[in-house]
Amino acid sequence: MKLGTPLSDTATRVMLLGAGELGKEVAIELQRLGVEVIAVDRYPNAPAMQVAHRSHVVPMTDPQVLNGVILAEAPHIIVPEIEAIATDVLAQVEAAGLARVIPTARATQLTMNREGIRRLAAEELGLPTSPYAFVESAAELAEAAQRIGLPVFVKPVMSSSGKGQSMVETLQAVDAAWAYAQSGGRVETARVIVEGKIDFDYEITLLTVRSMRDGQVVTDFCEPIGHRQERGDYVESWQPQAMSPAALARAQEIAGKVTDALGGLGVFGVELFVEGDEVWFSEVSPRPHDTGLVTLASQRMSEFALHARAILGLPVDVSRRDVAASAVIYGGMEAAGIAFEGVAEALSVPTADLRLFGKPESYERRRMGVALARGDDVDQARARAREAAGRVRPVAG
Ligand SMILES: Nc1ncnc2c1ncn2[C@@H]1O[C@H](COP(=O)(O)OP(=O)(O)OP(=O)(O)O)[C@@H](O)[C@H]1O
Ligand SMILES: NCC(=O)N[C@@H]1O[C@H](COP(=O)([O-])[O-])[C@@H](O)[C@H]1O
Ligand SMILES: [Mg+2]
Repeated sequence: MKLGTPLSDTATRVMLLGAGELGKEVAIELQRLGVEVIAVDRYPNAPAMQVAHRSHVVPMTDPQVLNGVILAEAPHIIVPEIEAIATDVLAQVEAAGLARVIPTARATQLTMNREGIRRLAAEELGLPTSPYAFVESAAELAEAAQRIGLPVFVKPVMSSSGKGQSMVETLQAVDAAWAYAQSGGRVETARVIVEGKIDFDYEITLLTVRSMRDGQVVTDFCEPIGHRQERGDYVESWQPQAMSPAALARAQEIAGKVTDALGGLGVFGVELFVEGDEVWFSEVSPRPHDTGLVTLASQRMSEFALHARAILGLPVDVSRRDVAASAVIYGGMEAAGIAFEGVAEALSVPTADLRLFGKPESYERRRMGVALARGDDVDQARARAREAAGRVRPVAG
């Protein structure tokens, strides 16, 4: 693939649909290759907008508005960065040959809704998953929870980062879980997935990259990333996660099947639960994954560099260089234009590095930054990343 000069007739234009912290790093990697970057999101001054050539603030779930922005900018490549997009528009754009959609329009349609990807994985591909049901009322939820067996996880079919998600341990908690799911989705829909709880030893993200090598699409697996979640949102991650050879082989087999079925080029974050040598598929992001922020410190090419290269048809190297960890920095308050104290102290932790995303508004549980650190082993890297994150103190501006 030929790369042009940004802001000229030869420009290679990439449009990011979603301009959060993950898109910001992808935008930086694209900028380094001289790609013209257009960032789109629902609010102004989103992280990736701050490093893009241009940006647009639009409701990306509105098909007409989204179509209008795409036609006006005529990007060569469209890179969905969040789930909440009018994906039918992407399918039309792809079918008309107007732009390439990453990884494919169908993949974004299947993964924007938990029902699409779950039915593909469990029913078409026959992969092991938690037992599940889709329900549309509190009464149906109670019935499904009893049938599957408590505890169950309840999630809006369209949501991410744990929004609207809760674990139901008693039937008394069903109504609250239903109400919470209704409030937390990224898109208006009453549909909810109910999942039986998998008692895993640990969970991983297996970053899986589909890229071009010698004219062929090849699949590479990054080393497994371990992570810890609270309330459905990741709080720390590390690479590598130690796994038995059998579990790793199974994880790669499952990730290979899912990503082959989704197709296209780019990074996928395949989320898996592991108990002993047994592996369950949970879900997949057809894009870089939040837990993969650790690769900014651990790999020769971060997941963002890998995504940028892969989508441009360029070769990738998924090798790990260091043992590293990431720890999330939350806003801890509702305020606009917050400030961060303790940055020097945080960066005094050996090997520590920071990403402060520059989100214009903070909420209590909004991810505003991340601390990264390396170590001789995972325990040391985790301790350092946690220490560095803890030293950063968000304060009202
Ligand atoms: N069926 C389950 N059994 C056990 N744990 C689960 C189950 N479903 C979810 N969890 C826990 O909750 C976490 C978040 O779930 P999930 O990945 O489905 O939510 P999400 O909103 O898509 O989050 P993200 O967008 O950050 O990936 C999982 O990583 C896991 O720790
Ligand atoms: N698990 C998916 C994920 O982490 N997505 C990342 O969070 C942003 C939204 O953050 P916000 O809710 O703070 O606007 C998204 O734009 C993406 O970068
Ligand atoms: Mg997840």
